[in-house]
Amino acid sequence: MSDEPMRVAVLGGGSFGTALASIAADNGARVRQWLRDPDLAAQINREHRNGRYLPDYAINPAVVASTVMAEVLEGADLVLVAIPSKAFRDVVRQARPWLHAGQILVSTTKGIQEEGFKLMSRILEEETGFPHIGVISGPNLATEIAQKQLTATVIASDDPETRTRVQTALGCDYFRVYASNDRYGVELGGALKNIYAIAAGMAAALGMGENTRSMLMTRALAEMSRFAVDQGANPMTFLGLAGVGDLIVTCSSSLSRNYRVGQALGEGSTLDEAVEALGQVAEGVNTVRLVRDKAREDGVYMPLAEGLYQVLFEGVPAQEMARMLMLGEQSSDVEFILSREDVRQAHRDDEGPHG
Ligand SMILES: NC(=O)C1=CN([C@@H]2O[C@H](COP(=O)(O)OP(=O)(O)OC[C@H]3O[C@@H](n4cnc5c(N)ncnc54)[C@H](OP(=O)(O)O)[C@@H]3O)[C@@H](O)[C@H]2O)C=CC1
Ligand SMILES: O=C(CO)COP(=O)(O)O
Repeated sequence: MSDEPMRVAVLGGGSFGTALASIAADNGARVRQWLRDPDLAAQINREHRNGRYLPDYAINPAVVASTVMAEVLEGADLVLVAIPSKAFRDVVRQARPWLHAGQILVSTTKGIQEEGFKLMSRILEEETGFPHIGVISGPNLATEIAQKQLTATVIASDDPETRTRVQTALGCDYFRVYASNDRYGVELGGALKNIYAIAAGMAAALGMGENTRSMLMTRALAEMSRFAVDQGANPMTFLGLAGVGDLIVTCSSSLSRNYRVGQALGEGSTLDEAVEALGQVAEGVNTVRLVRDKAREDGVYMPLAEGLYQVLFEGVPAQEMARMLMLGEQSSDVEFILSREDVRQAHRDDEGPHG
């Protein structure tokens, strides 16, 4: 490998994009960051601060921000795309003229495109047709990364070069990068957990306790894994950082935007008010709708996603939904050991001809 510093481009000026840009610069890379807001770009270059998304964070001064795609992507070896799912494809299209097959292209975005139920790395693939594609996902609250709290993430790609280059670019003494070759599972985990983070924030605001949070998280994991199996992902991935790891952090912390939306709903805000007050994207609001529809279409049992959908979009009170879920059909704890159908059959047998 050459002694030249790696050249990293980050597309997006949000909190995670900014934290990753700064880590790469700390590791000696030449880093350029693209954002559409010229005032914010000027502030990053002048004050080495992102006043809108991470005001207290001292960005490595070597990070150069720009609103000009060509300047940011020129010569880049690694491109990290940190843009909300709704705008992801559009931004990749803007970047496309300066992308080439030798580059490593990585999504950091935990969301789903409505048309075709596509994850972001699929969009990278569709828009470029290039071979080095990956995703970063894991328990990664950007605010904590900015405080240099010890953190781990996952780079997932079936391309070993992508995994290795990202581990080199971003791994440091407070940010540890684990590798996976289950890109789809890792990416799906990051998107799905946002649903349950909203539910957990809501439960906390309604005064529900730690038993409840634990039940919610564990049943969420069962539901996520069930969906993953149906979609062809490896359910074992959900035992890792991008599954249970990310579920724990986002269901436990008001630093998560999805959790905060849930909290606001639990405190009595409408969905519109909660989203407006957040002022940033909480991907879970859209994801719950898409996953609920997909689960119905494919016949996957997802009572929590269905319940949250009804609370968010059909006006069912959260307490009433919680009661209905508690009184639902008794089921199996770990379905990979005892199937739901076996439990159901045992109940039918018990009711028997006399039942
Ligand atoms: N924040 C976090 O803690 C974590 C986030 N992630 C994931 O990483 C992704 C990036 O997160 P994060 O860095 O927080 O950023 P955000 O998701 O908050 O996105 C903000 C950035 O995207 C830009 N943007 C939004 N819409 C458009 C558009 N139509 N065209 C161009 N730019 C646009 C914003 O520009 P503007 O300011 O001008 O609107 C801003 O630069 C998210 O999707 C999230 O799922 C993953 C782990 C942690
Ligand atoms: O994904 C995250 C932490 O891993 C961030 O979650 P939010 O998008 O809810 O802030």
